[in-house]
Amino acid sequence: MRWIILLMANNIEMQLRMRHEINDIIGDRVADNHHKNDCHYVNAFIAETLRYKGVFPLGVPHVALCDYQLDKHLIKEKSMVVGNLFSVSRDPSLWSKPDVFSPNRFLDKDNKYMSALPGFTPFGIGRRICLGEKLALADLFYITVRLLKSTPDYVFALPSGEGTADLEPDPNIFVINVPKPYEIILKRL
Ligand code: HEM
Repeated sequence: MRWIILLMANNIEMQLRMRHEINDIIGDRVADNHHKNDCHYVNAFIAETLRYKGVFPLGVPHVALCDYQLDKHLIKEKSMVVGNLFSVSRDPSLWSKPDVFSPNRFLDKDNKYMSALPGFTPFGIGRRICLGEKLALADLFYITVRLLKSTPDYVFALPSGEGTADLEPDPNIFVINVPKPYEIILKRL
């Protein structure tokens, strides 16, 4: 959520697009799972945040149960294996302009959310993929919607203005990737 709020404040046009979508699709009602399926841009913004600023850049370490030949590399039994999820999320052969934050990459030509793009790996891959993926995505959706719905006449903004966010991760926190502490102001529309 910390990256989502920071990136919303750093990209006001995207934030307004989410606000409009939420107004159109959900309006005054309490958000539910049907709305979640229909809020394509909100889902795309959340997915792009997870791609661009994945929480676990190196996933969770694993141990090889036996010797395994991976292309030219022999992975010896009991070796620690770390998947570089960050590198997959920024691989130019999988993502165009991977260092640019662009939720539109998760929308098809009809502006529908595409959930399973190759290279979307913030939750890991394979048999040990995150068990909480669906719950995490639902939580992020409902919290984002709640934040935007409860501030209809405002935008989340940075005191120093749009586009000025410090997007480097907090160097004092290891293993997980979180932003440095930041300030947000609510600006009247
Ligand atoms: C944005 C939120 C989350 C992210 C980015 C995330 C990411 C990850 C990643 C990268 C892994 C390692 C996958 C691998 O080893 O290949 C993992 C494992 C796991 N996650 Fe999450 N996770 C999130 C939220 C949650 C939540 C909400 C739960 C539970 C309610 C959860 C439960 C688990 C469990 C149990 C595993 C271990 C799965 C296994 O080893 O079989 N995660 N998660």
